[in-house]
Amino acid sequence: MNSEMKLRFGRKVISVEEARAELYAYVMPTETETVSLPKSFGRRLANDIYADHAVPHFRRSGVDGYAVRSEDIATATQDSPVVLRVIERIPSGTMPQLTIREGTAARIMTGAPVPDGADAVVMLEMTDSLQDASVATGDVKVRIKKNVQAASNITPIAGEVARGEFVIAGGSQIGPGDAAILATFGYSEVEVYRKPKVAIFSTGSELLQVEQEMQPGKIRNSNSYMLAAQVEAAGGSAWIMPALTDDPEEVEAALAAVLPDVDLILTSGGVSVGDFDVVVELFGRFDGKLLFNKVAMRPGTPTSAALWKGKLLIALSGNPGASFVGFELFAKPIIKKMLGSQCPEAKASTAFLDVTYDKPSAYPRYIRGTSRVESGTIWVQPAGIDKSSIMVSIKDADCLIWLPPGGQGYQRGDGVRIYTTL
Ligand SMILES: Nc1nc2c(c(=O)[nH]1)N[C@H]1C(S)=C(S)[C@@H](COP(=O)(O)OP(=O)(O)OC[C@H]3O[C@@H](n4cnc5c(N)ncnc54)[C@H](O)[C@@H]3O)O[C@H]1N2
Ligand code: MOO
Ligand SMILES: [Mg+2]
Repeated sequence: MNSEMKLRFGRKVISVEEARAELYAYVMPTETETVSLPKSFGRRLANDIYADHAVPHFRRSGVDGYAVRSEDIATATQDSPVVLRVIERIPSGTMPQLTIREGTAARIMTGAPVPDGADAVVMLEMTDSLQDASVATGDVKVRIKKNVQAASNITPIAGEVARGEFVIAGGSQIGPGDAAILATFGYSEVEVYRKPKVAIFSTGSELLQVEQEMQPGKIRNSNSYMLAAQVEAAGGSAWIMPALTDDPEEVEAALAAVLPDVDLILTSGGVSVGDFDVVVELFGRFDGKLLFNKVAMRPGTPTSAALWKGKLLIALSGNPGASFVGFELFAKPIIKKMLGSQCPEAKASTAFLDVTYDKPSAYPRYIRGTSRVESGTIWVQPAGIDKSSIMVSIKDADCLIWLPPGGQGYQRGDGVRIYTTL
């Protein structure tokens, strides 16, 4: 066997986990860049974020009402209210000027600082104003009709977060809650990881460009666009390259030319045992390091990967279903790791099979699945026909149904593991 035949037929199969570990060994986070806060949504934070002030940084009223000394109103009931003198009105955003002493209260708004001396706030609904309480001076009185415990309706200083506390981990994807925290601590600009640039090459002399007229025996290149959408969803920046014909020299030259400018190369097609499977030929002639060329999984068994001039190259099967699954299992976690993610792999949950699936497999299966939730339970079934050549049902997949190898197939109602792909 010459070296190319060895690659084509003499493949060593490794597990999905081993294949990922091979890839992870070469993943470096991208550099960071600074963007405005609104532009940071969905990006990944470059640094850990610590609170540079307490939240709240003043004793905060949780209601509109009256700041009081709880001991003054200990006996207050509907039938036997306690009357207090109102010495001040405290809108949110202003500091109280006076201290609450025995027999006095301050009218206070939600979110306003509680004045010194007060240890509780009584809701407005539990009071009656005896005069117009909008007059902050003079002999304004309030009738308190309910006693409240000390500390009621007051969030203490640092009740949410203490000064110096760790609040968001670097590598987190910036969601609505993170945006609120970043705004709270004054981050009008945010340091995030640069989006990894991912070049996408589809191979195959049968491929037409999207805008081309259909021709006998040809198909339009759909994988490049599917993969580009997956890259962008994972947080990367997709570079769709012109599709390559089954000419190994052309493929080698095109990939080598783009390598210096990208963080990752994805190819689709040409990894099986066919006469024109050019990516196999490339791996037989290039000066890079082949990491693996067969993975114990279906679909996508011939998925391969290499390290070439310091960059990772993931060669996905051309079958659309296998390309989609291979991306989710290998390329997506790599892109997320480049973005500093601490947990780059898809979230696993348990679901029940909605249909009988009686195709046992020598390798673990990752079936494109459609899930639904009924009374808090997740039910899954294959999205359309479960063949890796099927393209049209990928749009219905929101998870991968993992089925272990061997067995006699699976019955409706069997518990299975699923990995979320959305
Ligand atoms: N004798 C064997 N034949 C095959 C085997 C095998 O073990 N022995 N494995 C099968 C499996 S499994 C897969 S997966 C495919 C892998 O094929 P390749 O990665 O070499 O991909 P191609 O041959 O280039 O294409 C396969 C299929 O996908 C279509 N395709 C390719 N690129 C695109 C694209 N950009 N957009 C849309 N569709 C695309 C292509 O036209 C073919 O129909 O090999 C099996 N064969
Ligand atoms: O490895 Mo293939 O993707 O099963 O059809
Ligand atoms: Mg092929």
